[in-house]
Amino acid sequence: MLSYDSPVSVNGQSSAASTIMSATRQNMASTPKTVRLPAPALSNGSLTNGAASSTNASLAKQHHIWLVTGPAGCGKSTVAKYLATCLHIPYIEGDEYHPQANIDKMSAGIPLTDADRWDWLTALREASIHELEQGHDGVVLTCSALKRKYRDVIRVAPYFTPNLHLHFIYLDASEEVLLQRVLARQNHYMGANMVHSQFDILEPPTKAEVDVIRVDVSRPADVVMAEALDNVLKTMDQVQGASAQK
Ligand SMILES: Nc1ncnc2c1ncn2[C@@H]1O[C@H](COP(=O)(O)OP(=O)(O)O)[C@@H](O)[C@H]1O
Ligand SMILES: O=C(O)[C@H](O)[C@@H](O)[C@H](O)[C@H](O)COP(=O)(O)O
Repeated sequence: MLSYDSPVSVNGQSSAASTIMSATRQNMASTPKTVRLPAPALSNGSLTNGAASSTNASLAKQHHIWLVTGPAGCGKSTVAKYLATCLHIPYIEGDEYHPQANIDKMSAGIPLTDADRWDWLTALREASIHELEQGHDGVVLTCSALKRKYRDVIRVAPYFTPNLHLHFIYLDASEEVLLQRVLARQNHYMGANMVHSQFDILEPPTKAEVDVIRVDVSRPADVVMAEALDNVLKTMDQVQGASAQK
């Protein structure tokens, strides 16, 4: 298991990402391994603004929300479970936060409206922050977040918490690919008839949305999961490096 907290490096490399990625590449297609991340030299663990002195603030532990996003069937749950297992952080399944009325609608093949989604999006944002307030350094969240304004709801999360970073992992594939996957999936309220409605309103992240990591999910799941993890680890290194320079 990867842990943000554990000060034991695997092979003496200085970078958390290079350490973990080398271990991960050797195990790309297999069950996630237990590997430990070097901890920051000093950390206050605080999510609050101003609790740290200016010196400590520059060395503060960084917290991350990894929001795995994309239309139904793109592999959000598959990728999110993998990341959460590897990083040893909690995983929030966005589907579980829908009110029953939303589930009933989707089960009946009726797409949700913006109004149906606002409270759900806010609840997901709050649930993510709640996990971090419990002492976790990161959390993985799944949410289709099909439109930019939905993503913007979650983007409020780090407004008042300078050591909190939100990253989207956008799982990108064609409607045809996702239709096949949803058709093959059993026991899910989201039927194949809903895939087209998701693509109808989908606003794929633009280049201007610089907090988005894009992963091509037309490839096999093990390749997709490994690439997602690589990207997460590189991003964590970049964030840690940038914060150390402040
Ligand atoms: N890269 C992939 N290649 C092939 N099948 C996949 C891939 N990723 C996920 N799947 C399968 O596709 C279906 C939908 O994946 P899931 O993770 O439930 O997507 P989502 O949570 O986005 O709806 C599942 O049956 C899953 O096992
Ligand atoms: O915004 C929406 O229309 C819904 O949230 C919808 O996206 C749903 O939650 C999931 O996409 C269905 O579940 P899967 O994504 O797991 O198929």
